[in-house]
Amino acid sequence: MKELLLKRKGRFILYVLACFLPVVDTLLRNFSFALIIGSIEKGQMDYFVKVFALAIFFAVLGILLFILSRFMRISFMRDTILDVRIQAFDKILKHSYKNFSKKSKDVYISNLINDINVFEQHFFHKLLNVIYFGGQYTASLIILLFLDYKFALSLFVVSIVLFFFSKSFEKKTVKLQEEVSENNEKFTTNIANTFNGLEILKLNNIEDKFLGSTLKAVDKVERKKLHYTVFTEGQRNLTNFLGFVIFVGILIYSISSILNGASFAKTALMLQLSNGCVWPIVQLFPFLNELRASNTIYNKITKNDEDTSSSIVKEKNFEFNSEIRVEGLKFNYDGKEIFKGASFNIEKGKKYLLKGESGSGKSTLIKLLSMVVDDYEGSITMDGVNYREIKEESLNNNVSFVYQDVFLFEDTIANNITLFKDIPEEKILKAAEGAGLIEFLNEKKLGLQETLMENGKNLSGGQRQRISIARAIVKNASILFVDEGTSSLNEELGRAVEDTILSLDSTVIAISHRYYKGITEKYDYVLEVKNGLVTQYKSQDYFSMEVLAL
Ligand SMILES: Nc1ncnc2c1ncn2[C@@H]1O[C@H](COP(=O)(O)OP(=O)(O)OP(=O)(O)O)[C@@H](O)[C@H]1O
Repeated sequence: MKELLLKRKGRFILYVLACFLPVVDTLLRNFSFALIIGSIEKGQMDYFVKVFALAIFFAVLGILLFILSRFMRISFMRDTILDVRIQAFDKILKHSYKNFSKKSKDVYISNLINDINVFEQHFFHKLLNVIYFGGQYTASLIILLFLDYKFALSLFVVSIVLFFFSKSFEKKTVKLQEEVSENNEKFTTNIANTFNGLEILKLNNIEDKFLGSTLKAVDKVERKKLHYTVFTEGQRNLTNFLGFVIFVGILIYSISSILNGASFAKTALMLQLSNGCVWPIVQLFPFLNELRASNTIYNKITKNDEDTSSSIVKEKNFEFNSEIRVEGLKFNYDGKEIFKGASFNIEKGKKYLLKGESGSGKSTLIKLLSMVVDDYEGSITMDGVNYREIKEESLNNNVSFVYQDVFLFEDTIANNITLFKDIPEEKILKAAEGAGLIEFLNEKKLGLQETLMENGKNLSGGQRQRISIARAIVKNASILFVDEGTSSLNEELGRAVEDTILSLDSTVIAISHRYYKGITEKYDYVLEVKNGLVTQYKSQDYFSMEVLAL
């Protein structure tokens, strides 16, 4: 938080000064009041008129100071909030894919929308109040020190007691604010799930069931917000009550001072200044707790929380000229064993088909080989280099993926193939040709420059898959991972796409439940995943075995 505020040091100082201007206004009003009481005590009309004129001047000055304060604060607040938005967005984009995929994307959306809005609405309001009340307290206490130092010191001691009293609420305030944030995340995920599955909900007439669970999530968020508000307001009311008790004490002290001969004007000024000490300090502490809660939210949405505890430094570049060797691979999801010592090799340029029952670990194996998960035991080496030492960015530059669901951008076909990289049109066309997209492009008036609709709504399943294959070709991907790349296509399209994949120079590691006679046999090897182990077969052997088994 400090770095954020001090990023624009000069403007932050200006902001703090701006928060002090209302303190000057309050002090001027205190003096006006004391002077008016003094003039009444004096009983001279001339003096009273002068004092009254001065009080009006101070009142007008106060309004001007308020307007000036607002102008001085506004641009700093706007730019700082913008920084928070950029930092929060940047944090998400900088996540490695592995860490990004640990949470639902809706949680990130909630952080970007709900948490930033909460921060935006609360942070500067609290900061302004903390500076204003802190300033008023300090200024009043210093003046009181000159007027009656014993009295000022006693007030100081009382404020320290109040500080520790208020501090006891800090943890709970921070925790409640975190709970509001967590429930906002759950609510956003719930809403997103409902919308994602709206088609199926409607077709099966089960919207009401989901409406019920959404309403429950809304109820929970609202309850948490209420809990937070009741707690912070309760805290404020309790400290206000203590403030009232202290003020009664001050009032008794003031009356006894007047009875002992102190002037009305001085007593009025001291009373006003004590007021300026007690009430601000009473207000300040709850605000301070809420400011800390805002700080926690700021850290949550902007600070990098990736686990960097691994002692292995990733400094090697991806270089794949010969083979990937997997030895004694063990992996589990929260104790559920998926691999228990699998060993096999992947040769450069060969095509591998992963086979195995549903849930046997085929997709997990692709995740391990593409570094999406790396908390495995055993060893994976690429041309002798430990996989864990290879920079993720370097690997990502050399591999490509074809999934059942292809994400397409609302942009030109060219940008969807190059993924926004600067690649000559000639090369893009060659990739499109390799992926069997030429016929599709010829139908488009603008060819490669034709814009796709949101997530390629205007494309068929086969066309979408071909675009993802064109991505792999244009990237010159050394390894192509395919997870059910043809399962959503009809037989004819599936055959064509599979054939295209198998004709690439890349090493292919694919999962497919489909068997295309005359095409599937083109895989060099089958890796069968069974009982936590991987067995490698030459594809002809594997398929002849399957035929025999039938
Ligand atoms: N992120 C995860 N957290 C916990 N368990 C998981 C996770 N991903 C997969 N699993 C479990 O690990 C096992 C292997 O899953 P995986 O997706 O690798 O299987 P698969 O062979 O690809 O299955 P299918 O052919 O049905 O797609 C399954 O039992 C699955 O439930």
